[in-house]
Amino acid sequence: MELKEMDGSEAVSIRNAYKKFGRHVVLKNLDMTVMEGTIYGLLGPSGCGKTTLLRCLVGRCQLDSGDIYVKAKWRRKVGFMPQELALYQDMTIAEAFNYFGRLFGMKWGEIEDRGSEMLKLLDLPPGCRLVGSLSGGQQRRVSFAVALLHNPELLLLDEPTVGVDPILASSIWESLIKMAHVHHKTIIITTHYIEEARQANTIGLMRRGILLAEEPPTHLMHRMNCTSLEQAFLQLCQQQQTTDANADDDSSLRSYPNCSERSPVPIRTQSGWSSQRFLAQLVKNLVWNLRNYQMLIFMLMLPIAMAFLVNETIGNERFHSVIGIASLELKNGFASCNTRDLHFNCSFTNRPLSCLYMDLLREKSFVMEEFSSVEEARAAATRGKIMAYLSFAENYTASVFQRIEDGSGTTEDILDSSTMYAWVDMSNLWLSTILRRDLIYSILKLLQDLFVNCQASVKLATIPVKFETPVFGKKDPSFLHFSIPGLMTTFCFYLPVMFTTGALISEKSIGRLERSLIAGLNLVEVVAAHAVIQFMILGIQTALMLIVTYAVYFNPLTGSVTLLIILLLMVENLGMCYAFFLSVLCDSERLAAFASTGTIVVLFTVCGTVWPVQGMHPVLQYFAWALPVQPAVESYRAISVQSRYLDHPVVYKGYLSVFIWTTIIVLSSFIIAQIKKIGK
Ligand SMILES: Nc1ncnc2c1ncn2[C@@H]1O[C@H](COP(=O)(O)OP(=O)(O)OP(=O)(O)O)[C@@H](O)[C@H]1O
Repeated sequence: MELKEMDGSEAVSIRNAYKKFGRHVVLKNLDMTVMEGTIYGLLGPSGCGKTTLLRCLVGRCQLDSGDIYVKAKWRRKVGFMPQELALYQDMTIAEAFNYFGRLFGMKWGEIEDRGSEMLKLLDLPPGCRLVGSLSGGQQRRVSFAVALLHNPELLLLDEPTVGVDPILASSIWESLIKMAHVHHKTIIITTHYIEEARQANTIGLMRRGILLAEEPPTHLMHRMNCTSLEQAFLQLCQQQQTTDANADDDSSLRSYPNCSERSPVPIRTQSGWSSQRFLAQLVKNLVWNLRNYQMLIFMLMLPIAMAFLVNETIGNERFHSVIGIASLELKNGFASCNTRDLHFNCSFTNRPLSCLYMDLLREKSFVMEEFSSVEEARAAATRGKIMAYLSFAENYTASVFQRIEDGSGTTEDILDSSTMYAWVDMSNLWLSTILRRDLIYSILKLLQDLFVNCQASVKLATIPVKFETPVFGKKDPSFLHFSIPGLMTTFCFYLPVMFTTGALISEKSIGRLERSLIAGLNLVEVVAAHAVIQFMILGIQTALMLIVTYAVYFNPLTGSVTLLIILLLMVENLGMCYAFFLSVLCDSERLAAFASTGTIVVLFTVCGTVWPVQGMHPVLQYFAWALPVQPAVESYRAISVQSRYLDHPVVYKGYLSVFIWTTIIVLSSFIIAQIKKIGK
């Protein structure tokens, strides 16, 4: 329905307004008229739709049907005081004035003059006081001052007197009356306290989304033959109850109009992008970070701590595991290792070979414990005292020499007595794998030493495989070298997710973002201001992690550092965009925290940090290229240890994947923000 041309003295006019949330009808065919230079008291019980109506007026919520006319067409001509405080506790009063003043488009001088006026008018403490250090009443007055700061034509106050002492409430009403009658401002004020609205020029009594009456308070009391507004309201409610006895959501929905055409937003913002608003937001974020310097220090220290911890906890293969030795050739136990009375054909040793073998194991950090029998060692292993136990036959050393001399003619008995038997606790994959590897390599080393000393070819004691210089990487790679690409990339994704989600959701959940948006800020400016600071912090975090990983711990890095830094910054940008996505999607900090933690757990599992991607389920392997972060991990590995460049498919696929995911996430965030009307 087209709204007729308004009478010149009408500041606000609403016709046939309908609004529902889900199946809950909040506004039902509501009409409302507010004359210029008057105070309009919008009264009604909690939940009747007062705030929804004000939000529709400032364009934060759109009517499903009906028309709204607001004479003050621009946001800077409208002052809005929300029900919640919606102020930054870490700002001083003067900084709050500067921030909102700049969003309203005011000049510095104007802000200073109006700010001092507000401090006097509302009897506020000096501007250097932190908002968070003020009393509840003082904070509400600061909130009121912010709404008045830019001298708006239309003032919308959502319950300004709730929780305020009667003296302050009456001084607020005095100021309002002066503003309306002397300065010709139009004021719409919502309140639960029906009697205080006697001072308004017009009152609108609202119940269940309908205006029961709209007239001057004295007229209403006279018409209803009552001495108080409270009584008049009760009578009107009773009348509504009898005519509307069966009104419930279902019946309201049946008569609900077709919502194909929505009325345009009644108030507009000055321009798409404003450097002044962007800078105001940027300075506000900077001040917040500097005031919360403990948080800043934590953000910078966390990646260093993580990098140090990773290097100190992963990859070290000196486990100091205890190995039980049941060597029957050592008649006096380990003390027999000190005897040097053996004589063989070559001069290799005059000590038992089991002793030499134990020396080699000790070099690898293993600790030997002596047992007189295999049974005794087994009992200790079962009790968890030792990780493995080895047994050597009574004639072990002689049998080994015999076996070498006899070659293919060696008897079964000699083969058995020249074999070391090992029982290993296999319940811990890494410990047991490394132990078994070291047991094998140590016996090979023992035999090779023996062959060399006996003038035989060392090749005879070598398994017939020779590993030449590695194509890429080191000859003795550690698990850490494998994990670094996955760990670095997932950290760089997670850190911005954690910090950005927390910052944005907390702004959103206590109404501060909404208040700033109503003051004219738009979502692009919010994102840009946040991104500038985040990138500064992320840049430092990345540099610190790289320094610790490669300059302090000297992990292998053969490729281009520039390519690595660009890749990590792109991943951080992806993390930040994902955080924006979560903060528009989730309404509570808890939900966002669950979602971000859940994401990182999944990414950590599938991006090849704990196990190579080649070992994933074939279906997952097939789609691995489509997973976020995973191709970036492979790209990191290819750059850092294979010295590959952007012309290699593995490298460029990583960059491409991050770019595509960033685009998808940014677009999805803006679509969800549009649907949820977050940035409007
Ligand atoms: N975004 C939303 N999504 C779903 N329901 C909503 C939303 N906003 C408001 N409502 C519902 O609309 C109804 C009216 O809410 P509104 O905040 O407008 O009431 P109110 O009259 O301002 O109440 P109060 O005086 O307690 O602030 C309530 O039932 C509320 O739960």
